[in-house]
Amino acid sequence: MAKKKTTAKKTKPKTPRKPISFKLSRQQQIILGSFLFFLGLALLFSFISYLFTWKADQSLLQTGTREDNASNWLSLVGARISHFFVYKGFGIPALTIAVLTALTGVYYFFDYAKGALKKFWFWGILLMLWLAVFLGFFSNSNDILGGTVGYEINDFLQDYLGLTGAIIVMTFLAIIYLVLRLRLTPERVSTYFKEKKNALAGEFVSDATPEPVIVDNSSTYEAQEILKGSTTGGDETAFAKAETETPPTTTSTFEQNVQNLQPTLTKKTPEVESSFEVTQAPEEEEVIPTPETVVEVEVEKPVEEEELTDNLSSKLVEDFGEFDPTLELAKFKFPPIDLLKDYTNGQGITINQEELEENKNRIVETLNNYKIGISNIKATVGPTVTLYEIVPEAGVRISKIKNLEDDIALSLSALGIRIIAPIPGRGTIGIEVPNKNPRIVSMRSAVASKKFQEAEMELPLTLGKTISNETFVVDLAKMPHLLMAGATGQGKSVGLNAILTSLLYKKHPAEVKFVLVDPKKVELTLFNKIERHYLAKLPDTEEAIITDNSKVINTLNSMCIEMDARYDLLKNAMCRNIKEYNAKFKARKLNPENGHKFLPYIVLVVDEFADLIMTSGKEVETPIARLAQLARAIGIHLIIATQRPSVNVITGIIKANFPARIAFRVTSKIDSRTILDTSGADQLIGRGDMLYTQGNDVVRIQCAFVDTPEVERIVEYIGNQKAYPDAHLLPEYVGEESGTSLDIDASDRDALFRDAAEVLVIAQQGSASLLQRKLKLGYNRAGRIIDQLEAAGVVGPFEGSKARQVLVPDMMALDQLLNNE
Ligand SMILES: Nc1ncnc2c1ncn2[C@@H]1O[C@H](COP(=O)(O)OP(=O)(O)OP(=O)(O)O)[C@@H](O)[C@H]1O
Repeated sequence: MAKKKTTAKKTKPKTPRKPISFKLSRQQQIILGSFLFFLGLALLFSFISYLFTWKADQSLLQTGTREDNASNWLSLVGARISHFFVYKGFGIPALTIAVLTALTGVYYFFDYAKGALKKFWFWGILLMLWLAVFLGFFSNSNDILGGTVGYEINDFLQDYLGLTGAIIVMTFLAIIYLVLRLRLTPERVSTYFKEKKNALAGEFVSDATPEPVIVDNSSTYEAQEILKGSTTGGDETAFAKAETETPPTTTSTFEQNVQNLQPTLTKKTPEVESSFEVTQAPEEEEVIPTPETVVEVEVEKPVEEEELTDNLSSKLVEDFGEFDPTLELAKFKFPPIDLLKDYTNGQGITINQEELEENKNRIVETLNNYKIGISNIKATVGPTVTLYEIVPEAGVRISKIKNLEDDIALSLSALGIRIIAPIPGRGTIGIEVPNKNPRIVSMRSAVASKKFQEAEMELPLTLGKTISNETFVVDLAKMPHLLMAGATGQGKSVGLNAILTSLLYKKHPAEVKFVLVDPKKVELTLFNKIERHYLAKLPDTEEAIITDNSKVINTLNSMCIEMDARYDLLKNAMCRNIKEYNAKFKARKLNPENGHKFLPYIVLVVDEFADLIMTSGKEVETPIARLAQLARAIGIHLIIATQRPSVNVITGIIKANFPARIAFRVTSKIDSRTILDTSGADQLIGRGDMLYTQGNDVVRIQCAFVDTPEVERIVEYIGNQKAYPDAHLLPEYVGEESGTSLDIDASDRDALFRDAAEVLVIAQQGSASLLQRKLKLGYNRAGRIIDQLEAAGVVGPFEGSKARQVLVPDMMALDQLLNNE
């Protein structure tokens, strides 16, 4: 036992101090809960009985003794307390206090989250005050309707504003209450009544979903009506309800019915060979994390059975809780969604029925010209392109349709037609046709989507929306590296910003760090403002964002050192990857004394990779390839963007290690093949239209658009918050060229050479660690300066473990020495 105590004592100073907390134990909560509940109940009884007995007990209030029998149900105490709260206080509305007290008791007893309770108290007290003043209209000074407080405030209002003024003020306050507390708006009231009306009118509305609707040429009018109903007209709330209740892939009863009818319809109209379905992609539900919706979650600790093991880590966790990496910036607030602009003004996709019909007819016609019969066409309208899915008649060769790509493009007189033959897993052939009026997918809608908000991923990225208008969310940690290519002006920079923004909206500064390489110097410089929050840099460098190609080599090699160091840590901790390692560290199973620390993910973003390869070639390629091969397990992920996806830039070794690729529009089929291993990227329409592959399927996505001012607002918001003292420091890397020769040229001296000489002369001690401390240098730089000082004759030669001798006795001698050089 005694031994156990000493271990605990020894370790205490090493772990962070436990913050003082007033958290009650479960037992204390139950006791407090019961106390408050019964107190509330007692108050309720005494207040209620006071309403009937106050006159009878009046005489006992001042002079009553234990012999007197008060009529209040809680006798003399009840009468006195009630007199205070009801007569002197708030009249009948004082009952609110009793109810709120009892409710607080219930919350503590069952350990419910207390967030709602605070609201109950706040609004309850306001309501009580309002009611007291309101009842003051009807009470005299000596009755208990609104109590003394209610009466006096009412009297005060009437004295200054008159009866009419007082009524106006009270009505205004009531409206504020209804709008803020009950969220009542005229629209909601009218929607409520409309809903009621519709419910009475029948069940049609609740069945209507924006799911595929088969449109037969002969029944176009009907289908249009239905489409109108599901897009623009109709009850919005009912629409949204139907949308959330019916997953987009399930077939609605309505569609089934129509499908059953299909053969009959086709037979009826012999001049039309094919039926035509239109799918309006469902608008996704948005989850906007406004401050009100952030519900405090309090998790009740499961009651653990007592264990008799002397386990230090579980004891530490018991005493201090799990390690929280975010503690240093505990008050960090994620940027609110309002910083992003909504380019669509909340509107969904609008279907242009004419355009759909026209395109469908042309496709059918063109294929008919080549004797290709179609049994069915279905259209899915996406933000920028519409996918027409064709089921060809039996016996038609797929390659035949594929070869007609140019002919169909010609007949539709549209750019960017892409034929997917066949669509994997669907048994159909897809023809993607750009919409005449493409819609911008705003980053706001992508970030606010339920899919992204609820994504349980290590590094979630929302890239945009797919053709079926679903938000596309992927985990960078699973990719594990991303290659992006696209001709100039096709949306690469916007894509990079979308990726970085996604991470800023989901990850705390303690969890992820960026290393940004931007040879163009203008694209990523915005992120300078969050240097001390999210960026990582080499020690001794001024700017975290690397714009100089020569520095890139040092940074990449430094990341390789970091990678090796992380692998060592993982090996010592016997973990296979960073996730396991961090979980172990959080559970206090790894001792920080042994060099263990919480490891943030590091995301390296390189814009204009081609430029880098051209200037530095192998020097860059080797560390990049090493990182790409090995870094996935230890949480370093690379995102590389290039304008020129030629084979000498995206070499075989790089391609092999970047299975996830994004292609914006490129100029040639060859470029498309280089990046995606298939053509298609040359057929895109630009402005964020992209293809994404993670090794197998190619998905067409409209990249979310985030403009520079939006990114500026976000970094400004983050940059204005409390930050770490410095950017995350990467290990120092010394290039091969910097050896330790003694004939160092005076012009090559370090910028801090003179300062360093002064420090050593004043201290009369030639030690590198002194320089490190005084001038805040890294070890390597301090070592280099010492070598330079030796060459200049300021300090003596290396003497093993002893500090070097300082050869200059004072500052005057130093000045003389350096000036005479
Ligand atoms: N997702 C998008 N939605 C709508 N418009 C977009 C989108 N992405 C890009 N654009 C438009 O295209 C323009 C160019 O985009 P961006 O600057 O990202 O191109 P880029 O590929 O980075 O070009 P460069 O390689 O020359 O820097 C933007 O200013 C914007 O108007």
